[in-house]
Order: sequence, then structure tokens, then C-alpha cells
Amino acid sequence: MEAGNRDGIVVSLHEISKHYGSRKALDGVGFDIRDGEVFGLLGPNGAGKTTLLECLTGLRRPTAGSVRVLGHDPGSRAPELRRLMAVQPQEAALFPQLSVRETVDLWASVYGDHERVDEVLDRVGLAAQASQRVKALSGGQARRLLLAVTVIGRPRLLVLDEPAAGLDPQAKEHLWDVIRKQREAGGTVLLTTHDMNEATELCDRVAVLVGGRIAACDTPARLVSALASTSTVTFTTPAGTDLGSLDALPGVTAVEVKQEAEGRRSVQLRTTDADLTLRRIAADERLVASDLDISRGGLDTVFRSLATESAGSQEAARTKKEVTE
Ligand SMILES: Nc1ncnc2c1ncn2[C@@H]1O[C@H](COP(=O)(O)OP(=O)(O)OP(=O)(O)O)[C@@H](O)[C@H]1O
Repeated sequence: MEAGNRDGIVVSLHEISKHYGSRKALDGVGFDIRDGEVFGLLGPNGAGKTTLLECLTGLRRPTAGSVRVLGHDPGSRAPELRRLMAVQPQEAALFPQLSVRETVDLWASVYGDHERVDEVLDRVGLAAQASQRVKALSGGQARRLLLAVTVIGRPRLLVLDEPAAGLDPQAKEHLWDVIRKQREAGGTVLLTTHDMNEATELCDRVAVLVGGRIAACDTPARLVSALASTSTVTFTTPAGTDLGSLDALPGVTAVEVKQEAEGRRSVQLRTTDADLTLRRIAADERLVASDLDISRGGLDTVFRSLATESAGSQEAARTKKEVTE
């Protein structure tokens, strides 16, 4: 095992705050990332995700708190850390005149131990473009190349800021494959994403950052079972049907008519017991219900409620402060 992660902790953040003048971008953030985890950082625009990644990769110094990455202070720019942690570079780091293979060869030459160049090109979906010049690549292809140069040195920790942004579905598959291979090889991944499906599919744990604070941190499944308690049930019924009985069904918290057309009415219910609600609707002959459907709460439901709740409580705290001042 590598020095610095004997306790199985690759990243350790404790009470991190970062202020830009009077703006608090991060406010007492703390969590650990374990060896071999794919860890997702989620949060609405402006939540502080990039700032946190910058503190973690040594690009910024936090105003307060401590960061350890593989046993090092990232601000120290330890050469050991540069070898162990790979951060996806910006497009400006690429030389337009080089070919795709020459680019990856060049990055590989920096590392003593590295993956086979052709194997990595294949993994990111650029095998067919290996001889093409960088300047002739499309935006999505250039992002694949950036991913290739990030993983070529077999990093212990891979840090990716919104890696899926701007990728087509096939390129996303390649990205997910790269991330899964990193985990299979025993590596750790930290990524930010706005895609809840991606977070659910890929991440072992996620932290939801809202207004510079951690609103929740757990596995996607545990967050969903703890926080996304309601599901949506929809069905259609003949227009004019009496819907009065629906409110009284066990678990139902809201009933809404979504649409009425051609003698049919589309009804949507929020419920904490989707299976029971569905059975009762199907069994109620007066409803003549058809097109019954359930949409269970997922990580997107959790995300929306955490973002709204935290934004609401921060607004309330600000108002209270203004009132008392
Ligand atoms: N260099 C800076 N100077 C001043 N304020 C900044 C600076 N960088 C970020 N901020 C502010 O800090 C807050 C957090 O920004 P950050 O870019 O970390 O958010 P983010 O979660 O990455 O957002 P996004 O999802 O939009 O990329 C925002 O309010 C932003 O305006």
C-alpha cells in the first residue's frame, strides 16, 4: 500500500472554509474519501464544488481548516503527490500540432510507470483518431484526449471536474468505463457532476454541497431511502369521474389533475406507499383507471429537496441576522 493511506483514507477534509472577500464559498466542509471509492460531489451552480476541488488539488489555499491528500498537504506541491494524484487538465494543456498518440506518449514519458498508450486510447474511444492532429479534434474528442492523459500515469487518485459535460452518449459510456476501470484497478476517483443518473450509476458515495456546506453525505441508495420517501403515481380516468376518494388513500400526500382531453383526465398523486396506492386505485371500479404508472423517488428527488431546504434555511438565517442587526 502507498505511503500516506495506511488507514484506507485517501482524502481527508476537516472544517474547510474558503472566503473570497466577504463571500463564503465554503463554510466548514468536512468528509473523508476512502481508498478504492468513486466519490461524487454534487451541488447546484455556485455551491462551491470547484472551489473545493481547487483546495484539494493545491490550486487554492483554504481560509481555514485542513486538507490531507494521500497523507500530504496539497498546498505543499509535494512531487510524490503529483505522481499519485491526477487532475484532468484544461484544453490549453494540449499541443495542437501533435497527433493524439504523440500527445499521450508525451504525458506517458513523464511517468516511470504508465499504462499502454494504445490500450488507453481504446478505452477513451480514440483508437480511430490516434494519428489525427489535436487541432482537428472535435470538442468532445478533445475532452476524451484530456481524459486519456489524466489516466495514463496510473494515478491512485483521479480528480475530474464535470467530466461528462458536453459528451455525447457514446463518449459518456467510455468515460464511465474509464472510471470503473480505475476502481477495478484499486484506484480512487473524485468527480463533480450535475447528472444524478451518472452519480447513481457510478458513485459509491456522494456528498451534496449546498451554499458552501455539506447538506448530506452517504451512498446514493441510503440517501434515496432516507430522503426520497415519496413516489409519483399517475393514471388516466374518464373526465367527470369523482376523485374525492383519492385524498383519503393511505400514504397519499397530494392529488393533482394534470390534463383533460378527449374525455380522459390524467391524474397525478404523490404517495409514501406507491404499491398500496396503485393497488387501491386499480381495485376501485368507480375510477375506471388505466395507464397506471409509478415513478419512484431517486437521487434527483433527494438533490432537489436538499437544495431547496438548505437554500431556504440559509435564507431564513440571513433574514434573521438582518433583523437582529
Ligand atoms: N475567484 C473567485 N472570486 C470570487 N468569488 C468566486 C471565485 N470563484 C468562485 N467564486 C464564488 O464562490 C462560489 C462558489 O463557486 P464555485 O465555482 O466553487 O461553485 P460550483 O459549485 O463549482 O458551481 P458550478 O456548478 O456553477 O460550476 C460562487 O458564489 C462563486 O461566485
